[in-house]
Amino acid sequence: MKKTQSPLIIRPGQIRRLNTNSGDRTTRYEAQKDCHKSKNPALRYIATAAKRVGGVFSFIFFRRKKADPTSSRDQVQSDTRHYQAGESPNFSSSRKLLRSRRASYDASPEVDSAKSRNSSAFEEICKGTGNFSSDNIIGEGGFGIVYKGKLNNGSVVAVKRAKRETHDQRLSAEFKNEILALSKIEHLSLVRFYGYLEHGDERLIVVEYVSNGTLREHLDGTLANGLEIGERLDIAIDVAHAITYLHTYTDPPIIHRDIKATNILITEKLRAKVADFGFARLATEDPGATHISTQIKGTAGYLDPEYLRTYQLTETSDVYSFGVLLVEMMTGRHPIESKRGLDERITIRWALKRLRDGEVVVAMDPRLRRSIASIQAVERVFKLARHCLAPSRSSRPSMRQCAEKLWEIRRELKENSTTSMPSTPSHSANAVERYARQSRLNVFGIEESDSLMFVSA
Ligand SMILES: Nc1ncnc2c1ncn2[C@@H]1O[C@H](COP(=O)(O)OP(=O)(O)OP(=O)(O)O)[C@@H](O)[C@H]1O
Repeated sequence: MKKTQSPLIIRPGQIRRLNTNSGDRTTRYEAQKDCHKSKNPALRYIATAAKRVGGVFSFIFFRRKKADPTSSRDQVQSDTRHYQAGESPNFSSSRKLLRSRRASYDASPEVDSAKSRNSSAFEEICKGTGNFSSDNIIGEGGFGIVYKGKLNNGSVVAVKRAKRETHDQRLSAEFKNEILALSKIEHLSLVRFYGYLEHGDERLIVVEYVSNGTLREHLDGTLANGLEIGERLDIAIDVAHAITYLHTYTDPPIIHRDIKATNILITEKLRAKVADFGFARLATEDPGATHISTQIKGTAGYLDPEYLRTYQLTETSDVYSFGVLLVEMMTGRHPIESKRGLDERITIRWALKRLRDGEVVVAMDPRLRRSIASIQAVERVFKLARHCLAPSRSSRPSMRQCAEKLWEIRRELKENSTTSMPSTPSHSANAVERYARQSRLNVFGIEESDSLMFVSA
């Protein structure tokens, strides 16, 4: 089991609310100006702020040993300090703990030094991102803009800055969900959480920076030249391990709820780290309960139809999304291809029909090299995906079983690759059709020479 660190809880000071009630540019500018102002010593800022009414300052920061951004797979021991403002409406499970720790900590002399750290952390983030300079923007999602930055200890980080319009109560709770979920995890294939800062209307999440883009970008070939089948399997294994960890080893279990290719970040070594717990929700702590009821969250194309129908969320909803992801990784297509004909629009339907008809090679990503070994691997992954996508939740495998199956497929691919002949490219669409006709009978009953082809995009 994961070893959890006890957080230190500090009651927040109340601070001046920035003039940031709207989401316009002026508001942003005010907030940025404040970055400069807060170069003042932290305590001065907090002390002034505490006298005023309005905004809430909240900061959760996980002090870790200096992280080496190049060796992100190292286990990091965390000297966790946790500063939390007010009650967290969604965190009923942690409330008792928070309250008792707060009571014993409120009057502590450590409060002053912690406040000092809070403020200097904001300053650190401002400095590390060049005051949220547009040069440091690395992406944008539903939550807001993402900046690349550097902490004082040298760690390269991604700073997610919430959009103004997301600052209503509902999204604020969602934001806190992300924090709580992130703060509980520590796994090599999960994006590491460094801290959270709430400053007036500013909400920032600081996570490990993962340098090599998203899985979707790699599948699209916008970064590098796409991924080979073995690399795709390694990535799928990493994702399966990460989700297994969330489902099995965190307490209470975490259901990710938004597994998709843009949430899989890729390292320089082409391994995966699962990101974005904005939609994550802690699973029920009641061991007797089999599901939690909740609002529908997630991304179109990846959503478990059972979850959509019943509003009941279980780990098997992640398994379903993982099935969609597997098909996406093997076909290279988006889960929904709105520009294609009706029969190809929903990628999982199209791909699983190809599987049924013995035409796996037709559904294979055109970028993938064709060989007996690779076609066999894709077929086996499709079969696993079909299992994950089973309409009945009870028929779906666990994420651990998915990981084991993928290991097996990876091992066989390696063994078969060493025994089969090298692939040669063919860009002929006729060749694909010819192959498809043959493979319809039996995809593995083909002559070795028939299997040696590429298909152009
Ligand atoms: N930890 C990170 N390291 C490097 N780049 C990141 C990191 N997190 C996010 N990004 C970049 O920022 C982009 C936006 O990320 P974000 O998580 O905000 O949204 P998303 O997952 O793409 O979309 P949505 O908000 O709809 O889920 C990502 O596509 C990625 O390019």
